[in-house]
Amino acid sequence: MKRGFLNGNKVKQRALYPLPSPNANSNSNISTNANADRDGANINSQMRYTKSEAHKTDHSPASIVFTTIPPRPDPDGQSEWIALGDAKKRVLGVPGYPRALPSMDGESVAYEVRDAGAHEKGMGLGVFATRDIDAGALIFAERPLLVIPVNSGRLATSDSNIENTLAIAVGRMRAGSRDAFMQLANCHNDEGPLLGIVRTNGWIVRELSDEGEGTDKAYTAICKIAARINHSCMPNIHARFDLASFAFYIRAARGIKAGEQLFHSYCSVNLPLTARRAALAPYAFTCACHACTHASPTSDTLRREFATRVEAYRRMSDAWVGKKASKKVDEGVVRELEEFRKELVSEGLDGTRTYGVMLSAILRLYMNSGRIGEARVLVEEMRQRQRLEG
Ligand SMILES: C[S@@+](CC[C@H](N)C(=O)[O-])C[C@H]1O[C@@H](n2cnc3c(N)ncnc32)[C@H](O)[C@@H]1O
Repeated sequence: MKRGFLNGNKVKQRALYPLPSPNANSNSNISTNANADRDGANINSQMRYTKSEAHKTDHSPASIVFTTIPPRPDPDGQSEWIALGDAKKRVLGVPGYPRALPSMDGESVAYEVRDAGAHEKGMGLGVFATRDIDAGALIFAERPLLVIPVNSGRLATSDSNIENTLAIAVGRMRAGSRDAFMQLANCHNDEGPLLGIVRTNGWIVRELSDEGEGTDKAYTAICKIAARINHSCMPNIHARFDLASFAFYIRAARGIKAGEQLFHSYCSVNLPLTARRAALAPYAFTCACHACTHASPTSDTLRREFATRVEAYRRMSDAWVGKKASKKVDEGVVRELEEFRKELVSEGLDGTRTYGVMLSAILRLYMNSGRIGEARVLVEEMRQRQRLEG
């Protein structure tokens, strides 16, 4: 899951939105009919706020809606959401909404948040496995504290700035959530205490936008626990947002040992070192993961090309099974794919979806060449990884 933050569309600090002071714990919607589908600078300054029933969903396409999901206090927590237009209607219409977060089936808690310590100097807090975790297993599920549009222009008007808009949403949080939010790391304090937290900790929620993350309708989410997960270019977790429970599901992308730190990648893993460094610059640290400290022209090429190469293997492997398999795969091809798999593992790319595709290509090859034992081992690995999609 790529991280995301507001495009710092700075607007001069001015008076707070002309709103009745936002109620903490309020479970109603506050919406404005501002001309908010325009660029921030052009938003009509005469914003009119209306308070409406928490279950109202027929907001006009131009509305900005401050809402709480789910609307009533919930053991799994509540998210404050600044939703655009009819986005809320879409979520409430998702089959199964509002789904409870999964219970961990009596399993002990698999993670802890603690100081990353001297070993991982300068990282601050991090999230660590407290027991061995199998690939694909759920580590935790979490409803975000706050979800807001990625495009900050949406949240600014000539009467108010982004910081003030965020203050409304944060002000609506329950005290415990608000405290947790305010304690999160902020490497952009110059941009404002709230916007800085958003920019440091936001995760793109692709699943919430029906138009993709590059559009105006994409959202970013700030979580209490997931926000403590540090970056590595060799990520070992996989995050997926489930609309019905309005929550992130964090799973092990490969087997994780007790005591290991959980990592996800704040930038695309397909990038060479210099591009990764550039993408990470806004987070104010230099990544010192194994892939960065051992980067070379070879590893840069691998990162740039592995997705294309795996796709080519996948297409090729189609001919290796079933009726299409007119002949046995050459031993050299078997070795080539096995070697490539090893390269992906040592570069730390075995936590990616693409690696799963690579496994299926190799499986086809094992089946073609009658390597039943090796095929069985691979099937088991793929079975575990399948949970990453669930
Ligand atoms: C989303 S926060 C992660 C949690 C944070 N460490 C904390 O204490 O809350 C992002 C910030 O953590 C730190 N960080 C994350 N990954 C890091 C890494 N690989 N090396 C050093 N610092 C890192 C940076 O300060 C970054 O701005």
